[in-house]
Amino acid sequence: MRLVVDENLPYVREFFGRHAELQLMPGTAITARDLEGADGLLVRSVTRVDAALLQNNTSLRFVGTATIGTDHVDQSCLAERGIHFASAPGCNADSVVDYVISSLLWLVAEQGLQLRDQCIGIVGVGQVGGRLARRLQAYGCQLLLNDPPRAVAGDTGLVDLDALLEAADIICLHTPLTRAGESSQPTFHLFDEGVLSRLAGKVLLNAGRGAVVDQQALLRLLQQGQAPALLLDVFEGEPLLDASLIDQCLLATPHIAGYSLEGKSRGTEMLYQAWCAFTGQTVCQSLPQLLPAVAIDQLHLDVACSPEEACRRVAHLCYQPLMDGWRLRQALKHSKDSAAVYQQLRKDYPVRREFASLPVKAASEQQASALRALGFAVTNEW
Ligand SMILES: NC(=O)c1ccc[n+]([C@@H]2O[C@H](COP(=O)([O-])OP(=O)(O)OC[C@H]3O[C@@H](n4cnc5c(N)ncnc54)[C@H](O)[C@@H]3O)[C@@H](O)[C@H]2O)c1
Ligand SMILES: O=C(O)[C@H](O)[C@H](O)COP(=O)(O)O
Repeated sequence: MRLVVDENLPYVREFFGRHAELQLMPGTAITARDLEGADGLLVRSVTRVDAALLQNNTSLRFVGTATIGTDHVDQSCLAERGIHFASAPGCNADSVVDYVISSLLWLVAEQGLQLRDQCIGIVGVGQVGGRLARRLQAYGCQLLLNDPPRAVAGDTGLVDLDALLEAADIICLHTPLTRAGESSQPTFHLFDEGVLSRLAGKVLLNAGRGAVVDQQALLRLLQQGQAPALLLDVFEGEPLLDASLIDQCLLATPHIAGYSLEGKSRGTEMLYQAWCAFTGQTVCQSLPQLLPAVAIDQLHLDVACSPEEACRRVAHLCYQPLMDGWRLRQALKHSKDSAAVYQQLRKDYPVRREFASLPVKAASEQQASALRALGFAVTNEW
């Protein structure tokens, strides 16, 4: 059996090597020709899987994407051709939540505020938004949650978008990208000029998909000084980036919120499990056997800092999003080819581990409970 695989899937040889012949290549370079005679295709979000890619292919039986988002895959086209499809729901959700918490702890400290005192609106309360809500709620933040599809399905504790926009200090976007015809609540340009113009003085963080925000409208509002403060991990039109937008963000990163080692590797593992189930093979590899030990064995905190200070220090030791923002700005200063910059930074992304991988010993019960709430592996007995 032959699988065509995006080379940016960690541990793909370890998982699939003994089950199939692998043809590794850059995800952006995969063509219909490469798929001739292949049994399976494993991609990330940068490969558009549609009628043009599948053309007259008669050999493909399985397509998998090692990502949460599936907007790059034409699933009805796969279904029409009887090709099995698998994605990796939730694989990097904790990585995105770590990214959001680390970014917000930085932001509020810059503003002389406390995260605990903020009212945070979460739009899209699925794997990412739901886990973010659980951590922030345990930490003590006031939350407003918006998710119309879940409201229709009977979930409680949700508010409408108007109420959220009105009251939240910080708005975090975690919806999929859907268009009219695909969903009764499409998210394409959900944050259009009308919505964005209500956000002046607030903070907007988008770690969902770029086109949920109307980027041209956002640029117009920035010009008028009427835009929210921006923390953006995703952009409309990726891989192309608008350097002027990036310059005006408090934090801009090249779609790496989900790029923890655990998050990316879980995506490969989930596809491996789906492939084994599809082909009737036995699962004989698992991620804990492959992941390296964390570089820090145990972190001991000093007694003399507040719970929020402790959380900020530990979060930024584990992962500092400002470094990703700095790398993007530096690279764009030296190159006009924003797509190449975007692709290179993501390809060479440094190893980053999730909060939960870091054992921390707190100096007080208050520190311990704050750290635990935000997702760290606290080793104290309290
Ligand atoms: N930046 C990154 O690195 C990164 C990483 C992972 C996922 N993502 C993106 O984040 C999205 C969400 O991930 P997830 O794992 O939480 O997905 P999910 O499917 O578990 O949850 C998405 C939630 O959004 C809700 N939703 C749909 N339409 C909505 C609307 N119009 N308004 C409000 N809510 C709406 C859904 O009902 C669902 O509860 C993914 O689809 C992906 O595009 C980005
Ligand atoms: O949807 C996802 O899982 C994320 O957006 C993921 O991090 C995208 O990474 P990519 O496939 O673009 O490497």
